[in-house]
Formats: sequence, structure tokens, C-alpha cells
Amino acid sequence: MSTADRETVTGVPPGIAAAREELTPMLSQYAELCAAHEDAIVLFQVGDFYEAFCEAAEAVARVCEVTLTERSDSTGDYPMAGIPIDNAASYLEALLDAGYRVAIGDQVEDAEAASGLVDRAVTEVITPGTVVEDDLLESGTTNYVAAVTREGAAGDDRSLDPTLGLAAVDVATGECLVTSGDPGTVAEELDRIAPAEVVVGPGIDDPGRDDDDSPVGFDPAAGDPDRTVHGHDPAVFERLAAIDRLEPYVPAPERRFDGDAELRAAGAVLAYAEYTQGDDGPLEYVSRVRRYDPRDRLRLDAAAQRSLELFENRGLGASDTLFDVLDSTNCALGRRCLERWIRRPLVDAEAIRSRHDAVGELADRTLAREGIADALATAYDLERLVGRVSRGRADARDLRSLHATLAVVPELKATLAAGGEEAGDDEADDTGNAGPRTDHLRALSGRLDELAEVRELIDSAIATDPPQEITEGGVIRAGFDDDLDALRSTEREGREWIADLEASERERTGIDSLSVGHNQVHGYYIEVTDANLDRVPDDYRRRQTLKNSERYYTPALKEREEEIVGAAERADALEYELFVEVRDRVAEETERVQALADALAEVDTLASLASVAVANDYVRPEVVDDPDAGIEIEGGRHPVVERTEDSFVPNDADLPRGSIAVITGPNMSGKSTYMRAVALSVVLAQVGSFVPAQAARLPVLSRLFTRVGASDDIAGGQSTFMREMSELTEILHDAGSDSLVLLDEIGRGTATTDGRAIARAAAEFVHDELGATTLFATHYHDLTDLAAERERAFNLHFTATREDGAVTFLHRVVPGASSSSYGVEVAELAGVPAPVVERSRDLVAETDSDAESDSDAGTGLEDDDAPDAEDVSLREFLAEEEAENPPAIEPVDDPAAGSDPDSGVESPPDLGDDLPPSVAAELRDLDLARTTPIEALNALHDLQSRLENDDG
Ligand SMILES: Nc1ncnc2c1ncn2[C@@H]1O[C@H](COP(=O)(O)OP(=O)(O)OP(=O)(O)O)[C@@H](O)[C@H]1O
Repeated sequence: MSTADRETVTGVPPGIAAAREELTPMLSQYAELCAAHEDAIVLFQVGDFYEAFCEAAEAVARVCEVTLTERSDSTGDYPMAGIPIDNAASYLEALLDAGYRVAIGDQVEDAEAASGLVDRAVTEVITPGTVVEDDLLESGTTNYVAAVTREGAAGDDRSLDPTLGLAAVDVATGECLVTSGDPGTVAEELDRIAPAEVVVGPGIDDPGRDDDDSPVGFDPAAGDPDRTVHGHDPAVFERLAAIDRLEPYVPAPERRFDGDAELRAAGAVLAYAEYTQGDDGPLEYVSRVRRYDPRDRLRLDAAAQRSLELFENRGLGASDTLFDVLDSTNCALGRRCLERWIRRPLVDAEAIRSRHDAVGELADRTLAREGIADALATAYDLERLVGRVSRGRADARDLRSLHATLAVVPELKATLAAGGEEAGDDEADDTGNAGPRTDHLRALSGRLDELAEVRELIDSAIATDPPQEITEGGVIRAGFDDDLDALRSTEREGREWIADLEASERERTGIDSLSVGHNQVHGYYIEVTDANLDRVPDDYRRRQTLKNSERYYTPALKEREEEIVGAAERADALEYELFVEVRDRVAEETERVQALADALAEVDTLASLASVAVANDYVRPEVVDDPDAGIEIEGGRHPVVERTEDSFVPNDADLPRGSIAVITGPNMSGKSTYMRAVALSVVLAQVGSFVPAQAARLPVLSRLFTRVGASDDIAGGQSTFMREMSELTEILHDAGSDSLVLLDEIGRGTATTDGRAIARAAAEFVHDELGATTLFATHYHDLTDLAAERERAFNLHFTATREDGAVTFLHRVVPGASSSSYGVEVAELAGVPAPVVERSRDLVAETDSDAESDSDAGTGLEDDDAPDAEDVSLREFLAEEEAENPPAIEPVDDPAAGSDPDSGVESPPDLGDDLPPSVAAELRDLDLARTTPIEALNALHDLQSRLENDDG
């Protein structure tokens, strides 16, 4: 949607603006709301529908697929489109998906009570990052809106590397995060927070603002092109405005935040959140404004999150992610907490061990895990519930859900306390309960606030199965309020009196067919058929004449009726008042409920990690708090791949701090999987989880970098190679001895000579200058020389075998470098004709010997520096194997084999020793080091068809 399209639809639609002077009062009111919400489509309540008019109506009709109608009044005809209020969610979703923000213009006074035009106001602006409607929110996810701004007032001298402030708020739960850093750090944090919407301050790129001169090299949508990015009133980004805004949320905001940029980002994001919630002042439930330093967590940038497939799988099985493997949570609270933990693994060894303690205890206690699962399965989304309570949006059912969730707390505490019995602990107290064994669970159990008063209040006040409407009675329990009970009993007695009336009047009048009824228009009546009219008593007053009967009332009936109606109306109104009072009292405990929500979330997450550890046979890693400690993993597995591979082959990793492992091996042999498995174990351990291995001894690292796979960034307009190089640049700038770096086939996206040179130089730099622990997978075989040249470099490789002519990858990592020419074997195994394979081999041998003499000349390497003697070359390995097991696929080297006259395919020419020069040249140029089997096959297939067509 272009900016121009949006302009005619949001703000005052041109069709309405043109008739502004003569509009009816209602459309004038609509125009006013539109004018006050320039960036949104205003949906205007008219009875049971939300309506839009003119150009806005056309957009609503198109996007929501509803009929475009017309409103005609004395001033003209206006296109109109409406969506039913009762069923608005899916239409709102469609509008959000189409990129619109929607301002809800509700009727804010009772239409019946209004004299003249009903008052309307925008009660909420629904935007991608601030939706609070449950129907529109995915459960268990966090939906943030973020604000980004730069240090210094707008127009200040713009340095190239300014400090940016970032603040994000989840409007549904009230969580608010604030941080700052250089553009790179903030981009990384933005990727972790993954907001649906970013509001940018002056001086940051806003795609909708043409005059912007791209002052900072920072694109708020870089990590996710679906993110909505836009500007907002620049005034809210100003320092003083921000301080004013923040004061109700945090005392002394200037002291609380680190610098101007944080202060202004926090002020702006809250201003925007308030604006979307109807601008009613501070959002009371946003009580947890937390400032954090990005350095307090293991830093994983977007590239690392993507390539390690933490939340999204780039391949086919979209659900195969680390998050899916770890997610055995029982409620939305736990799910969101787990997501936060994976996005922000810890860097404090004590805190990590403390989580491991808790996971270990729960892993040992099957009954406790089951108890937690049972209890939390009935828990509702407490954070969102309490958010609605304090926004004054909760209905009686929400309060009941809150009650049901609070009710699981004592159960949960008892489950955790039953630790002694189950774990066979001797320290059990008199009741047999030792309480949780670990400090972590004990502290957590202490944070499980039962909130008994709140629970009792809700239970005594709110009906057990209340209706959704809170204005029509039925929400307050009998016995809660004497006045209400009196009114309800008046109402009940009146109805009983009326229920008895039919019998008593029949008796009094002797009319057996007399009946008592009720309708909306006339209220209660006594109906007598025409045949009995002569027996009607004097006190009957005629109410209505029907075809064969008359309807009457009596003064006594009228009196009762008024009593009933009056009592019912007053009771409904009183119920509403009482309900709001109860809701307000619950809202006063928002902070405690939020703290409880945090504790429940943590219990759920720890139990989930424990269940996953048990189910998948993970082990507790030993966390070594020593800056020189390396990574030691015995029998490590890839947590995601092991779920889909029937027989996953575990591998060891022994990576001293600052070492660089150069990993070689055929395509598909398992290099990437191995590197990621190592990185994922580091992430898992720092999340607090156990790891998929037999044993692991891990350091605490602070950053993890990846350059894995060729990730095309078409949306970002960068070529693969550019992308690769900019990721590499970041690593070379920022990695250090506290980092783990994965480099997968660096330099692959350009000409071999350049690629090889870049890969070599990068590896040397990482080793010599950065001291980062590095796994470097490469097809450039000469990189294995690094092991001989550098103290902390060593080689690892993967091998393959063949059985019955089929190639089998062993997926086992072994020390040393692999053969460089496996590509030809793979081509041969795939059935490429023998002459082509043979010729390829010769060419490879020629290239190898050239390269060897070149490199010897260049580096002065001795023979001793050649690849490790224990290396098992795939070619040699396969040659031996082949002697014993001839391939199932026969090479097509028999001239007669293809000469089937019916096939129309000529047999290949006998090539003898000489290939046509152009084919030979192409074969020579074929860069096997950077050719995948499929590419090799395609190339060979091409060459073959040219030979067959004899036009080589
Ligand atoms: N340890 C293992 N045990 C069992 N299967 C494995 C193992 N490692 C990898 N695999 C399987 O082999 C496939 C290829 O692995 P991977 O992508 O790691 O190979 P690669 O050597 O990096 O290949 P390329 O050089 O083409 O990138 C994986 O998708 C997985 O199915």
C-alpha cells in the first residue's frame, strides 16, 4: 500500500472533507474523529455496526470483503461500509494485515439516554504492535510495540555512530523494556524483542517520511521486513515531554535511565501506547518498566537466531526449531517466558547454575512435573487478564478466569513442597514435606503469592458462570450485597406473585381459559377470550384488543409490574456498580498479580526444560566460570536434527578457548549440523537448560556469531556475497575471546581465488587477533594448512562410506583434514559416465599439483605440513570399498549400451583419450571446490549432452 493510498483512507476521507460545511451532526462528528486520528481508519459505531464512510468505506469494503452501501441524507449520498461489532475481530485482523491502523470510535453514552446526537470518542487505536483483543493475539506470544530514537535533540549535530535508545512495551501485559546502544547493538536488540511495530523518532529512518535523509545507518525493519515502521508526533520524543510522561510510571525517570536516548524512547513508546489505548492518561498496568544492559545477556544477533533456527526453520519443517523442541510448557505464561529465555540466555555463571539446579530437581521429580502440568493446564493468561482488569476492560468472566488461575497457586505450592517425600530427602519436616531441595525452587515457591484476599473477593462477589455482558445483571453472587439481595428478592417475589396470578384469577372469575402473559410492548396482561368477556370483573382495565380475545391489567398487577421492573433495573445498575468496584479492588493488586504471573511463568518454563531433558536424554552441563575455559562436549547431538534422523550420530567437541577448528568433508556429511549442535549446546546451557550430550563442560560466553549458509537477502536488496561480507565484517569487528564464531563456507559467493583468499585471511585474523573460539567449515582444502601454521588451529573432518553402491555418510567427526576431491566421487556414485569421471579426476590431479607447487612456493611448506597422515581420503576409502562391492549403477561406458534404435538416443561416441577442446576447457574450469553435487551433476549433464550431440 503506498503512502498516497493510505492518505486518502486515513484521516478525513476527501469525500467527507469536501462536504465538511454541510455535513449532518453525525458525519461532522465522524469527520472530527478522523481529523484527530490522521494515521488511522476511523470505525464509527452506529448501533450494532462500526461504519466507515467515503474513501475509508471503499478500503474497508475491499479489505474486509463487505458490501459497499450508501448513506443518503439531506446533504448528499456517502459511500458507507460497516462491520458487525459482535464479530469484529476477523475484520480488524484483515485491516491490520493490510497495513492499516484502526481507531475505534465508540458510542460513549447510552444511545437511549442521549438527547440528540450520541456522544462518541475514540476508545482505542488498534495497531499491529498494540492489539490487546484476545481474538487478535496469538496466545503464548509477546506482542511488542517499540520506539527508537537517537541521542540529542532533533537537529543536533549528527555523529556517525550515535547512541540510540530503544523502548518496547507489551500493551496486553504491561511489560516495558528499555535499553540503548550503538546502532548495531540496538538493531540486535530489536531483533530479539521482535516487535510487530516500531515507532521511530526524529533522526531515524522513517519509510513514510520522504524528507528523511537517512541520518543513521540503521533500518528498523532490517531484521523483519513485515515489521510496521512509522513515525509519530515528534513532540513525544522530546526530553521534557518524556520525563513528564514517565513520572507516573517510574519515580525520578532521569536517574533511572542511562542517558537521554533511553529516556526519550521510553517516554515516546508510552505516549504511543497511551494514544492507542484511547489517550486516557497513564496505563496503570504498565508497572514494570525495566531498564537493561544488552551486555547482561548472551548476545545473539538476527543472523545467529536465524541460522541456528531458534524460532524459525528455514527449511521445510517450519516447526522444527529449538523453541519447539524445548516447548513443553503448559500455559501461555510459560510459553512467553521460554521465548524470552531463549532470546536472552544468561551470562552469569551463578544464575545459570541456579537454573540448572532447579531443572535438575524437577527432572528427578516426575510427580512434581506432573503436578505442575496438571495445575497449570487450567491456568489462564494471568498477565493479559490483569492487563484487562487494570484497563477497566475485564468482564465478569475474566474475573472468574483470574480466580480459577489463583486457585491453582496453593496446589502448585503443595506440589513443590512435597519435595522431601519424592526425592527421598531425609530433611522432611513433620508433615513429610521437606520443601523444594534447591534454593532456586525454594525461592520460586516463596514467590508464589496466593493472593487469598483477591481470590476470596472474586469468589464471594462474582457469579460462578456469569454472562459476558456486565450491564444486564447476573454477574454478582447472591449474599454479596444486602441491597442487591433485597432488590432481587422484591423482583423474585413479584414474579412469583404473577406466576400465581393465573390460578388465583381463574378461581376468582371462574374463567378456566384465562391466562397471564407478558410481552415487550405491553408488559404483563390477563387474557380473556371473547366468549368469557361477560365474566370479566370490574377492576380489569382493557390493555389491548385481539381478534378473539381481550387483554387486561389490574391496578394490583400494574403495581407489581412496576415493582418488578424497577427492582430489576435498579438491581442491574447496582450489579454493574458492584462489579466495577470489585474490578477496581482487584486492579489495586495489579503488581502482585503480575509478580505472581512471573513466578508461574518461571515454574512452567523450568518444568518444561526438565521434561524435555528427561524425554530427550539431555545432561546437565558443568558450567565453568573461567575466562580460559574451552568447550568440551562428549557425544553431543543437534537437538532439532536428532528428532528427525532415525539414527543420529553423536559427536565430541573439544575446543580450547581461542582455538579454530577447520572442518572439511563432503557435502551432506554433517559439517553444518555439527557446528550448530555445538552452538546450540552453548545456547541451551546458558538458557538454563540441560544439553543433548553424554557430558558437557562449558564456559560462559557473551556473544555468538554465525556466518552460516548462503542466506539470500533479496528483500534487503543485497547480493548473497554482500550479505556474507557484511556479516563477516561484523564478526571481525566485534568478536573476542568471549565469543563463539561459526563460519560456514566463507567466500563461497565469489570467484574461487578471491573466496579462498578471503576465507584464509578471515581465519587468520580470527585466530591471531580476536582469539574467538571458532568452528570453520570449508570446501577450500588448502585452509587445512592453517593447522600446521597456527598454534591454536586444528583440523576436523567428516567421511563417507559406500555399501551396495550407495553412498553413506558416517556423520562422524574425526581429527585431521579430509581429501579435497570427494566431489568427483560423489558424481561417480551418482552415475556420471566413467569417461567424464576419469577426465575430471585427471583434471583435479593436475589442479592439485599446480596448487601444491604454487602454495609451496608461496608458503614454503615442507612435506611434513601436508594433511595429516591419518587422514582417510574419501577417494582412497571408496577405491578400496569399490574393489569389494562393485557399484549397483553401472557406468555407461559400453558403446553399445545406449544404441537402442527405438529410443532415438544415439550411443555416446567413443571418446578415447581426447575430449573436444571446448568440453575439456569447461571441465578444466569447473571449480569443484565450490560446486555442490547437484551443480556438478548439472554441469556434467550439460557436457555429456554436448558430447552426445557431437557438437563439442
Ligand atoms: N550426526 C548426524 N547424524 C545423523 N544424521 C546427520 C548428522 N549430521 C547431519 N546429518 C544429516 O545429514 C544432512 C546434511 O548435514 P549437513 O547439512 O550438516 O551437511 P554439510 O556437510 O554441512 O553439507 P554442505 O557441505 O552441503 O553444507 C542433515 O540434514 C542431516 O539430515
